[in-house]
Amino acid sequence: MLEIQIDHKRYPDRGGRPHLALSGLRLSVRQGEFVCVVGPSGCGKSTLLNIVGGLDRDMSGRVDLDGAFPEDIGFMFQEPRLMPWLSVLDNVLLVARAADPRAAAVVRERAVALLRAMELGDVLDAYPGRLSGGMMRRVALARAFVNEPQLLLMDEPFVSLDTPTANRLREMLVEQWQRCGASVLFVTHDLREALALADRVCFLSSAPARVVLEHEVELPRPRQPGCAEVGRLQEALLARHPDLLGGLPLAGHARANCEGDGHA
Ligand SMILES: Nc1ncnc2c1ncn2[C@@H]1O[C@H](COP(=O)(O)OP(=O)(O)OP(=O)(O)O)[C@@H](O)[C@H]1O
Repeated sequence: MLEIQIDHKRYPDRGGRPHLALSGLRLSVRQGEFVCVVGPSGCGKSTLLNIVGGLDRDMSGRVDLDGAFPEDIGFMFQEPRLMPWLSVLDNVLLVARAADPRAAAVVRERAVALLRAMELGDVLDAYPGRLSGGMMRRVALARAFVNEPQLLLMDEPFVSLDTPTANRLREMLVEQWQRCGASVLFVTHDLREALALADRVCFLSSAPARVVLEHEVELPRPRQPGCAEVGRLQEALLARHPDLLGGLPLAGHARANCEGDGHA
C-alpha cells in the first residue's frame, strides 16, 4: 500500500511570491491498483508526482510504500525524454537495474520483449530521430516497465497524440500493468481518459490542492475514452458534482473529444 500524506508543499518563489501548492493532501493506492489523478490546470498534479517519485523532497508530510519511501519506481512523463545518441534498446536499458551480468542479461531480454510487445521489434537499433511521436512514447512506456517496478508514476504521458495512437498506447499500458501488477498513479487533464484507465479516480481541488472526491470505476475492461459507457459515466459525474467538476477545463475538452470518437 502506498500512503501519501502531504501536509504542506510550498514553493518559496513563484514569480516573486511564495505559493502553497499542496495542503492536507491524503491519498492511498493499493497494491496493483490503477489510480488516476485529475484536477484543474496548475493545481499541483506534477508537484504531487515529483514528491511521490522522490524528485522533490522539500515538503512537510510523508510518502510511505510498505514502510519505506518508495524506490522501486517507473516514470513516464509528458515528453518521452529519450537520449538522441542512444538506440531504442539502449534508451530502455539506460534505466535498467541489474546487480550482476546474469541479471543484466535477464533485464536485456525483458527490454527486448517489452519493445516487441510495443510493436518496436524492427527498430531496436534505430535512433530516436527516426521515430514518430507515438513510437517515442512506446519506447518511453517500455522503459517505464523494464525494471518491473512496484510503482509506476505517469504524468500525462499520452497528451497531444492523435486519438488512435493514444488509444493504442493506453491498451499497451493496461496490458503491461495487468501483466506486472504494479500500482499506478496516473495524472491527466482528461476525465474520460481517467475513467477509461482507472480503478479509481481522485479529483484534486485548485491550489492548494487536496483530494476532494474519489470515484471507483466499476466498468469492465477493455475501455477507451471514446466508448459510450465512459461517456455516460462522465456525464453522470458531471451532473452529480457540477460544483467540483463543472469548472474543470477537462470537462469541456472531453465532451468535444467524444463527438468524433464515439466508439471503443
Ligand atoms: N519550481 C517551481 N517554483 C515555483 N513555482 C512552481 C514550481 N513548480 C511548479 N510551480 C507552481 O506550482 C503550481 C503547481 O504546478 P504543477 O506543475 O504541479 O501543476 P499541474 O497541476 O501539474 O499543472 P498542469 O495542469 O498545467 O500540468 C503552479 O502554479 C506552478 O506555477
